[in-house]
Amino acid sequence: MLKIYDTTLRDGSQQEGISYSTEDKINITKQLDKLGVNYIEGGWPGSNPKDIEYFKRVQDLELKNAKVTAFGSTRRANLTPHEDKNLNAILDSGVEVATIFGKAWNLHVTDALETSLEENLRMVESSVSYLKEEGLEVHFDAEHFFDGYKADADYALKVLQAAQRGGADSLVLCDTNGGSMPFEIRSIIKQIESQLTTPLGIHAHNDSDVAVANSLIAVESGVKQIQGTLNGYGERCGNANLSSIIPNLKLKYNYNLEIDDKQLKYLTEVSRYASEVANLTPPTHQPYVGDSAFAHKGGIHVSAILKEPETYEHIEPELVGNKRNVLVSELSGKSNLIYKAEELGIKLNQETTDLRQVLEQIKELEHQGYHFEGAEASFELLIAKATGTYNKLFELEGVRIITEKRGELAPVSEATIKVRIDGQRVHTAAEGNGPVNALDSALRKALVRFYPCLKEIHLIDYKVRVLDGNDGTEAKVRVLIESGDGHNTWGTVGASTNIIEASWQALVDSIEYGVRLKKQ
Ligand SMILES: CC(=O)SCCNC(=O)CCNC(=O)[C@H](O)C(C)(C)COP(=O)(O)OP(=O)(O)OC[C@H]1O[C@@H](n2cnc3c(N)ncnc32)[C@H](O)[C@@H]1OP(=O)(O)O
Ligand SMILES: CC(=O)C(=O)O
Repeated sequence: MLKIYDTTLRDGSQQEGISYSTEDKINITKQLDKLGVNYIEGGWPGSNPKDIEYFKRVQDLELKNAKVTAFGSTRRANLTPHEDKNLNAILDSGVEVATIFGKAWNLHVTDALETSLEENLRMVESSVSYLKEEGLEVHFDAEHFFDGYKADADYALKVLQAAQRGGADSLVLCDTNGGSMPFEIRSIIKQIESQLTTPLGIHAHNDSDVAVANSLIAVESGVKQIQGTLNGYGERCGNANLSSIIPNLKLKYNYNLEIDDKQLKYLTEVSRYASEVANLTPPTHQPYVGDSAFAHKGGIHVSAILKEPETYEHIEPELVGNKRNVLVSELSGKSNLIYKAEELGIKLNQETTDLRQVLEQIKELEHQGYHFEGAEASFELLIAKATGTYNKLFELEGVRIITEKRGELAPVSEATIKVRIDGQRVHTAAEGNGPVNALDSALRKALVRFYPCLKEIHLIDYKVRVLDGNDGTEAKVRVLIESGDGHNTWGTVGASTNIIEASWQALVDSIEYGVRLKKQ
């Protein structure tokens, strides 16, 4: 049985930009336990008060699958382990499992620790045995093991043997600088494994973009514990990405993990949770768990997956809790339209709907600057128009917007609008902090009496992108609007050389879609 060791909360938090609160760490611990990893490295109690608090609070959790481990270093040179603050902080943290790292590269011993090679071996052995004597399960992270082995194989091996003599439960080979290649990992593990009796582990960093490959080849070479982080978070270029390693081990190698098929379906949710809590956008192109991992854009691909998903998907997305996504764009064929329409609950009758014409219209609109990938509501309205299920909410008679700037005061905008609804003429005006805001307010004011559900619909996001910057202020712009009603969100698009016109198109689509949704 392979053991999955997660260090998102310790090494993952060494990533630039990540700072989990204690509450975040507790919540991620629950998620990781749900996923079924074997170990959760919660932090370094000798480092900071947040981690000390975490280890206090985590004792109240009733974890079903994972053991929480506390991280730290070997004792300082020339101290006894009993005198070492860091080792005692691990004991005080109340954990049953500790992971301590020690130097396995002679350069680090002489230049970073500034001690002798012999003293480092004593530090490793005595630190491990101190924690073992206190009844802990102890994992030894051999920091820089592979670089150390390349510099002085005999010494790097002696470090592992010192940890083994101390009673370590596993010896974790670390590619700390992330510079090793898979062939080196395989070759070095093969050279050392027969000289050790303690189970081996791997802890790879991603500086050469091969941390996942290095972890897998280490498993092929016999290691039993795999360390990594959700989404590959970690110092510099990150750690080995468990969001890829776990499904690779289970689905490709068919290795025996304690994570069962049901738990594997939590992978996408747990991975995205770690991003949300870190306040980072979940990486869309991530294998297995990314939004784009099973997104199909090319018409040829969509046509084939409709017949047989295996043609363009290496696994069923549901196995890892992800889902297929079909995109509509200028690269679409009619298969994209059929799939997307069905997803939106519209059954397209190919005899009555001219799909070719809809497709050509989409391609022409994309050529003009529209972009339907992030504007599914505009796409649905387009289909509604093609299938005769579109209801126009109002006729525009005219709209005028004035923006006034006086001296150093903030500008004020005012929009007046005339529309016809059910034969009635409505004339309203509204102010806003900008022309689009004024336009939005005036249009809503005119319509809300006829469509009261508009009170619940609001703008969430408004994005403008200049499409051909070389044209300066004459450039064409694309406006993408995201709207919501508290339950659903939807995206709409407009494009024009006039930003107000582009905004108007996206606004009208947003309102028409929102009202349509409420009527369903
Ligand atoms: C490869 C890894 O990811 S290892 C983990 C790296 N993570 C972190 O460093 C995050 C947490 N770190 C911290 O909070 C702080 O660095 C602390 C509390 C651990 C230490 O802080 P300080 O005592 O102020 O020391 P500082 O960080 O400046 O230097 C590290 C010291 O640890 C020593 N050290 C480094 N590795 C080891 C080791 N394996 N065993 C013993 N001592 C070590 C260094 O030689 C240095 O000693 P010095 O102070 O005598 O020069
Ligand atoms: C221990 C650790 O985090 C490393 O060697 O990278």
